[in-house]
Amino acid sequence: MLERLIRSLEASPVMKRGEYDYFIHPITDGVPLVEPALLREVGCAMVRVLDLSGVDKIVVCEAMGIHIGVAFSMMTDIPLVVVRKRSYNLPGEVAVHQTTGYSKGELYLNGVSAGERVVIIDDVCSTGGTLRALISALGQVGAEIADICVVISRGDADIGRPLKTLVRVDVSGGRVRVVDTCI
Ligand SMILES: O=P(O)(O)OC[C@H]1O[C@H](OP(=O)(O)OP(=O)(O)O)[C@H](O)[C@@H]1O
Ligand code: HPA
Repeated sequence: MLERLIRSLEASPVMKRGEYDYFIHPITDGVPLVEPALLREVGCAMVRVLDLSGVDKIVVCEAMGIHIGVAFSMMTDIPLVVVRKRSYNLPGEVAVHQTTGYSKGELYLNGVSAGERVVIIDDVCSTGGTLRALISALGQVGAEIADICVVISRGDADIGRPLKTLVRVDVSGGRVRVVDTCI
């Protein structure tokens, strides 16, 4: 059922960000454009894969978790929390450090309370730095993480918890190859 995702990933251009081989794809970058059918394919696959029992909130990270999170929230009717890269200084806001393969920054979590059950979804897991930061922030507020799913994994990052992935890719020689799919 992931034909559009697989086909489009294997056609992705790869560019250098420093030493990092960065693939460019509609789901991970929003460019050149996001086809509704691709977004639906990804959303439907996530609905099939994720454990949503008793889940209060969906947690995504700015920026490239947002379009996936919106699609998923509209399909499941579960509210969406966007972890931002700037502070709002609201009471209870939690700040954590994020490191990726090509960037460093701060993430700010608002809108999740102790005891709430959440799922985390994101576009990519590469070094795992972003997911580890989100897990840490949710731990600090006392939320329960029911499940975690990314659209694409590259590499074998350890995030300290089980991670569900729609497609696993290898990025080498200037190309993206899909090596595994979950459904
Ligand atoms: O596993 P990692 O090494 O952490 O990489 C994955 C993260 O990298 C990208 O986010 P980025 O912070 O580049 O921002 P963007 O979503 O605004 O593109 C992507 O959206 C993931 O959240
Ligand atoms: O190679 C990538 N492409 C798009 N987004 C990403 N986030 C981490 N790595 C990548």
